[in-house]
Amino acid sequence: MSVARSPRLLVVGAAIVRRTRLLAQQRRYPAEAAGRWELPGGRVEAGETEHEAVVRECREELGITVLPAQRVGADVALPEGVLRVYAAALADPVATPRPLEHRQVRWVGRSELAELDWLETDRALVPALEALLRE
Ligand SMILES: Nc1nc2c([nH]c(=O)n2[C@H]2C[C@H](O)[C@@H](COP(=O)(O)OP(=O)(O)OP(=O)(O)O)O2)c(=O)[nH]1
Repeated sequence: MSVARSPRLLVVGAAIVRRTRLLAQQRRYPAEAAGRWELPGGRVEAGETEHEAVVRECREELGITVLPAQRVGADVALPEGVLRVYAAALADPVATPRPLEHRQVRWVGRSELAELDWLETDRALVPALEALLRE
């Protein structure tokens, strides 16, 4: 019998939307993920809330401040935990996100979302991300 328990690893992702586009970033490591696209984010650290982790990761990875909001889609299973995505807006709407840890960042329109070479995990989120851009 399986027993529900809290995931060992909680990774938060940010679905940052500006007007009609979503920010995606391209990984440069590890080798098997290099060149593939993901959402900004990372592990929630001890003592911080999920929203705080979203804000911290976006500062570290993109040099921007975001305002996290509602959940997007369902949790997606990772090998050792889950990926949980929150919608987010730029605190400064004219700020320019910079790829401080990634190969590049890109603002993606709704019709381009499905074509992007997402990490396997993130592909499951594409319908929810499309819906977010429709709102
Ligand atoms: N940030 C992020 N991680 C994702 C996504 N999809 C996905 O499978 N992951 C996985 C990759 C990693 O196994 C894990 C967290 O990756 P990470 O590299 O961003 O986390 P981190 O900053 O806390 O860790 P690290 O780079 O210091 O190793 O979640 C996504 O959209 N965004």
